[in-house]
Amino acid sequence: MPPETAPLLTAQGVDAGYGTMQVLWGVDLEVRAGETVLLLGTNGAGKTTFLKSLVGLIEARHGHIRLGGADVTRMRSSERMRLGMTYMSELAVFPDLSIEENIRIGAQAIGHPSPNIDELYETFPVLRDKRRNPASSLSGGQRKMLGIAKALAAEPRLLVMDEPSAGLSPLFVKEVIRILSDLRGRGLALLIAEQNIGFLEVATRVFVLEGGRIRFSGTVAEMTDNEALRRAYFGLK
Ligand SMILES: Nc1ncnc2c1ncn2[C@@H]1O[C@H](COP(=O)(O)OP(=O)(O)OP(=O)(O)O)[C@@H](O)[C@H]1O
Repeated sequence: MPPETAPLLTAQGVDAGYGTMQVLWGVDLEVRAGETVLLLGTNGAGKTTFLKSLVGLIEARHGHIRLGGADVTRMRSSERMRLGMTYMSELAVFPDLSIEENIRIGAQAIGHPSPNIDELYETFPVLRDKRRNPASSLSGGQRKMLGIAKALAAEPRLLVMDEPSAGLSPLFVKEVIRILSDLRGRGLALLIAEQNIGFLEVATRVFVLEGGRIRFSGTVAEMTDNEALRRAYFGLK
């Protein structure tokens, strides 16, 4: 397969869970370079569990995860980050540290001594104005921006995001979608777990997870053509 079409990330037959409870059952998913993949699923479908197994916060019990050609299934989270996969979760920000310190920590995660903070401030001007303030002084939406900026400081090839819309007003959700669309335009691959179908706007491909299994994968157009999914996710007949 030529390098430009080879997947950046491949998950094959991933099983994962907690203690005796199995949550994921043979999950397959691919993200190609520069692609924006949306992982949809209702509460408890296993989205967070799957993202955590991809980035190495929990171990896949079976199956394989490959990143840029390397088998990372048994690698630590920090090694996967060095290979270009960064995870942004709800807990991404340290509230007691300043905004700039948070961004620098994002870069240190890959041993990068001098992140291009000015470029990040161009994308998130609100963070420049408040750069010396503690992260706890930011609003929920601004904190989300900081979480994204901190993740980007690690200069990922693939940014994995868990529910970036959680807790945000519709206006801020639109702003996050605008920023993600801008990042996509710059060639960054994105994998976004969401329940908010507004994110279909930026998606090139969609996977739907239900009960820990992939129920659908295809383009946005294919998803909207599927009557059962249309009913489940758009509330349409
Ligand atoms: N740390 C944990 N220990 C035990 N069970 C867990 C743990 N985290 C999640 N689970 C269970 O695993 C299942 C999948 O949860 P998960 O958080 O992956 O789903 P999700 O699709 O991300 O849901 P949501 O959209 O509500 O965040 C649920 O039944 C949940 O109760």
